Amino acid sequence: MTAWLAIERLGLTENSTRIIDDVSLQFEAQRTVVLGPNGAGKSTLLRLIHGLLHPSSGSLRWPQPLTQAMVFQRPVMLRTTALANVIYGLKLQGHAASECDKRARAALARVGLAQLARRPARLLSGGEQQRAALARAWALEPELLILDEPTASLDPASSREVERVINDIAAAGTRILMTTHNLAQARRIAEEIVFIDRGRIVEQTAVANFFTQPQTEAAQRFLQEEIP
Ligand SMILES: Nc1ncnc2c1ncn2[C@@H]1O[C@H](COP(=O)(O)OP(=O)(O)OP(=O)(O)O)[C@@H](O)[C@H]1O
Repeated sequence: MTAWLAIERLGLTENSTRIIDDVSLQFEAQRTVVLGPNGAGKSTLLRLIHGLLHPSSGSLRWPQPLTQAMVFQRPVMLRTTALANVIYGLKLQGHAASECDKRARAALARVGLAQLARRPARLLSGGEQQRAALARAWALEPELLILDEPTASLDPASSREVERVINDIAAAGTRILMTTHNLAQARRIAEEIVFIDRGRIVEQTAVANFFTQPQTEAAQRFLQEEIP
């Protein structure tokens, strides 16, 4: 497999704190989940990859530039309908109005929100808003979807619905890079786990091996603490 992203000696320092510390990584898997304790630097790493933050040192090398979308823990919905929220992103991409409408409706249908397309987005439940955010991202047909704790504020049933949508997006061919504190979810979604602690990459392992035979003491400790 060839890497779709190679990170070399990436660093980010803010107020003289080293948040990302000399990170080198090759991303080859289609579905990667970044795990690690609170404050490890997971969100920061994802933001650097998405280009929302600029590194203090090191580089990100994309052998082929990939179109990307990012979904956050709490979606920011515009004060309009769910449909108009999805159309907005498509319009920015320069599609004709009729094409925007068609693609937005199809995306909402794929996440199970066809019936709620005309509902003001901010009146949707948390789980529905997150699915609307996924529809908004999916409609753009990104080659890489980055998700930062997409189910952290949701109840178990809504979490599973969002997870189903993430799996559908992956099955349609989009690369997935996400963080979660839900280890069962990480196990269901990931092909590969990147384990990060204090801004450093500790382990990058195929999912089955990570949960059964973590290579490092830090990962073993993390799993012991997180799994009841
Ligand atoms: N702009 C900033 N200035 C200073 N420190 C920051 C800044 N942004 C993040 N940090 C710190 O960097 C560390 C990593 O933060 P980050 O949000 O990436 O961690 P995380 O692994 O996503 O954590 P969590 O699981 O709690 O969401 C934290 O200690 C955070 O307080």
